[in-house]
Amino acid sequence: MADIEMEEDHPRLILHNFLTEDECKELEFIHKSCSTIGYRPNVFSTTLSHLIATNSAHLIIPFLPIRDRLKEKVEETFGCEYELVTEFTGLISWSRGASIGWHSDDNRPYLKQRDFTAVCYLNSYGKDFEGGLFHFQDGEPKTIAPMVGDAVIYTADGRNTHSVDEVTSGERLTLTLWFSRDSSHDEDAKLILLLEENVLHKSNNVPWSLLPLPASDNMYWFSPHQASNQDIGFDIRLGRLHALGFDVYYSRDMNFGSDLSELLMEPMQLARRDQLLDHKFVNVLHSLQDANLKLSQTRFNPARRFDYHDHNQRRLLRLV
Ligand SMILES: O=C(O)CCC(=O)C(=O)O
Ligand SMILES: [Fe+2]
Repeated sequence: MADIEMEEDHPRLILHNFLTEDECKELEFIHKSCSTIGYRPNVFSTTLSHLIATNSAHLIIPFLPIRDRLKEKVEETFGCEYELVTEFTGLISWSRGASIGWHSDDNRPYLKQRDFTAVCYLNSYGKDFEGGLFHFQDGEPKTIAPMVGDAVIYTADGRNTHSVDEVTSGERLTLTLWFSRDSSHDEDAKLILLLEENVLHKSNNVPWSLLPLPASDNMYWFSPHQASNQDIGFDIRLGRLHALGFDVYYSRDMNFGSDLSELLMEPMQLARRDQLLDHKFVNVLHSLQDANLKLSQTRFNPARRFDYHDHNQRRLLRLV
């Protein structure tokens, strides 16, 4: 998998095809559904704590095997088996105008616990975005063109000073992790505390206490070239439900001509192979949360176009 010998002065390694395209798509879906304003201009992020805080803790599940595989690889590569904890896991997207100058990842007093970095590329330079090349200041390799599934791992100290060129078009998406030898910086401890506060201690009497909060509407839309050529466009929440085998059903006539984002926040039910399922959901995100939980093993297929079917009393929203 590795294509270079590691230089002692600049301990780093590139791992080609570390993630499958399906894993990358699954993480991209989570990011499109859940991300929030990130740590730099034109950057959006989805951290595991953000997923818990927005009642989407179940979406942490796909991260876990990837995180463990990466930690093992970093430990094996840098000879520190069983010594590391994961300090941070997050999806980060860089849109046009985003960049970062020369830096090392432990370059602030409050970042000194970071020992190793892993960046996995979830989409590709030249296909999904332009610009956004990664450079190491010294040593080899010097420049990395992000390619879907590839990962780069390196020490977080001054031996691996690096930068990212400005993204000039499209969106560059990464899964970024930092690992620490200091077990007091284990992100799991913080996540479990958050889970306790946000999920386990919520009263069962409070209806919809686990309702996911919608992000801004444009987070759910595919860009025009990925969307259908139908007027109505393409919404990733519906795409996801469809990939899991569901259609969306409304118990009263809906005006499908109105704003789709508003429609998707209306109470609804799921239909499967023309069978209406009993459970009533508060909105489409709520149904998605449930469908994801039940079917978290189901593979994600890039979703197809959807269409309104008004033959069924204008109540069924179905993908075609
Ligand atoms: O996304 C990358 O390739 C690296 C990002 C980076 O340097 C950072 O987040 O510190
Ligand atoms: Fe960095």
